[in-house]
Amino acid sequence: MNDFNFSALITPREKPATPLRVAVLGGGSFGTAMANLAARNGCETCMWIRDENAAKDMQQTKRNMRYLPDFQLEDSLQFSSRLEDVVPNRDIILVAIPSHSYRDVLKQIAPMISGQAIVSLTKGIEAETFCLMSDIIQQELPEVPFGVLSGPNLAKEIVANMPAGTVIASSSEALRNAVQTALHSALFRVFASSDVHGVELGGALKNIYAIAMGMGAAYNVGENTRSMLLTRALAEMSRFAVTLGANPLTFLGLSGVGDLFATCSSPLSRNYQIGYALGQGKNLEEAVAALGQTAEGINTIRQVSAQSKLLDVYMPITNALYEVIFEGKPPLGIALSLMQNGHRSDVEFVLPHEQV
Ligand SMILES: NC(=O)C1=CN([C@@H]2O[C@H](COP(=O)(O)OP(=O)(O)OC[C@H]3O[C@@H](n4cnc5c(N)ncnc54)[C@H](O)[C@@H]3O)[C@@H](O)[C@H]2O)C=CC1
Ligand SMILES: O=C(CO)COP(=O)(O)O
Repeated sequence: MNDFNFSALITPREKPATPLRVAVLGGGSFGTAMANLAARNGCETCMWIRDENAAKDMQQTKRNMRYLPDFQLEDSLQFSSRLEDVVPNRDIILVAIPSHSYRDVLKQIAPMISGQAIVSLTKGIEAETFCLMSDIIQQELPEVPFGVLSGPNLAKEIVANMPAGTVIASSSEALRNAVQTALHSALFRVFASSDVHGVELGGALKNIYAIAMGMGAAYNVGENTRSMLLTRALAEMSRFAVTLGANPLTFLGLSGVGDLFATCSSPLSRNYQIGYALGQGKNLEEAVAALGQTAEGINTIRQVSAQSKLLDVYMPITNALYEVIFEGKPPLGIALSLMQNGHRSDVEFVLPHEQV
């Protein structure tokens, strides 16, 4: 079978008369993928990479040798290790910093903010505070317009020009339009939403279930089992998000079922890879060390398991993973006890659990 060459669809765009000025903070795979799209769309785009040598090397070679070595990036894309060169005088700042360092980076840029909009690309939850990235933005940069971008967006597929879609969620229509102008193209469709927490929770929570699916793959489970796990994951994550005020219908969209499907099916997902390594008998430290990249799901399991108990939300899959990963319980015994749980409603927004 021939592969369809989607790269042939790319036609060079004329630089707009007043191009959007975009900053991308974080030099990992996803920040690079989005920066490359913005540069290709004619935006004046500069990435902040904290390591000076890496930034110099990327400026010279237009390649991200650590995270995406096989891909040549747009010639117009700029790189710097100095926040002062990257943040002031921008229209949009895309933040692709892992959740553990997100607040720290926002504190560093706070004195340089004067009218820029902030868009989070990060799919995680802050340890200890249980803040989502949009909460951190509001705490550290009050008054700044903000949004979150989330969807089935495996970075390597995007830089390989494979078509994809995503969601920009914000209460500001102007911000949503600006992000669509910066990133939307024939290869990357940017859909809009106003449910910021729903979109953000979809991206963060699915990492939990990607770990479960990776473990399932290591145990060679059947398609029926994968399907059940994926669908019950969707039930569990939407139940949790609705408790936090999200709209359950958001989970029918790209940032919900879309991202859940992509991440739970793809060995490109770092969370799936962690689950696979655990299923093969590696311990958590070995699995994380072998990955060498961000896998937000490990911290997310910890946070969501604790919150589900505090909020009294039924989260059997998350809590089962917590017991396996952090309490050393045997995976097969835990899987069996999940199967032995009592009768439940299929879709509890249709038939409430209490009526089963
Ligand atoms: N890679 C992917 O396919 C996607 C990733 N995401 C999300 O984007 C976020 C970032 O992920 P990736 O870029 O893939 O991670 P990555 O592991 O590829 O890179 C993380 C980057 O953040 C930098 N970094 C870490 N701590 C920092 C600090 N204190 N100050 C400055 N820079 C720091 C690292 O040096 C590295 O360049 C994560 O929350 C992830 O869930 C979202 C969609 C897709
Ligand atoms: O969020 C992602 C794809 O949408 C990437 O998932 P991983 O962080 O598991 O690689």
